[in-house]
Amino acid sequence: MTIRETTGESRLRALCELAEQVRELMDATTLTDVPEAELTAVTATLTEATERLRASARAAPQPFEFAPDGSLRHLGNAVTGAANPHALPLAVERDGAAVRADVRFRPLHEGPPGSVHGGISAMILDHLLGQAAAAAGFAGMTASLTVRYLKPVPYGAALLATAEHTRAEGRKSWAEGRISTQDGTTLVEATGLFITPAAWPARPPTPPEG
Ligand SMILES: CCCCCCCCCC(=O)SCCNC(=O)CCNC(=O)[C@H](O)C(C)(C)COP(=O)(O)OP(=O)(O)OC[C@H]1O[C@@H](n2cnc3c(N)ncnc32)[C@H](O)[C@@H]1OP(=O)(O)O
Repeated sequence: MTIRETTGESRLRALCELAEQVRELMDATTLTDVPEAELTAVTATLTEATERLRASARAAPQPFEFAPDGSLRHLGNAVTGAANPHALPLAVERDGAAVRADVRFRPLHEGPPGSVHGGISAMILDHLLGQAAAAAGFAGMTASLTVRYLKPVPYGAALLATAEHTRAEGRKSWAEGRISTQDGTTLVEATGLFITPAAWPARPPTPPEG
């Protein structure tokens, strides 16, 4: 039996393909060296494309939703959302209360010449630490994030980002994480405090430690 895909899923896939093309466009824009007349011509083409997309617009990006396989996804997220051109997008894998993601920054992310902007690294770590807290049952908002920049982060190289939940106290929980090279050299590390807002639904009770 063939199960037909919903129109919604098919459209979302098209939206993610558009977002990926926009990422390619951003990369190309960052690195292009074509003559001025070509820059002007491309700008005109993009202005027209932008107007076509604005012909019908939402008030906010794609929300949290359940995918057809039952998993929770947030396609509009600035770090992980495949429908958000700003996102790398990071594919976060969970292992208990730890999370990991392969990361490859692009020239687009340059801060100091030849390496990644510190705010971009902080954003990735903020998200990953938050997901580690959530994976441990303590989903919350970032209350504080302390980042230590140990070595410049290169773009273009295959890197690894990891994080784990470390402890919890009432609505507060802590996580730590790092961005490292494939051979295990830590480039940036961070610790974060995440607080579950009182208004959020109560989490299920956590088993006692020990
Ligand atoms: C499932 C998917 C997972 C996705 C992961 C996403 C990760 C990415 C996360 C983000 O980027 S979140 C966006 C950035 N963060 C924010 O916008 C947070 C803005 N701030 C707030 O919403 C509130 O200030 C916050 C929820 C953090 C705390 O508000 P509350 O009203 O709950 O705090 P309250 O005043 O009741 O204080 C509770 C406790 O936390 C402490 N606290 C509050 N804010 C703090 C702070 N900023 N730093 C340190 N401690 C803080 C406070 O002292 C107190 O400690 P005690 O219980 O020990 O007395």
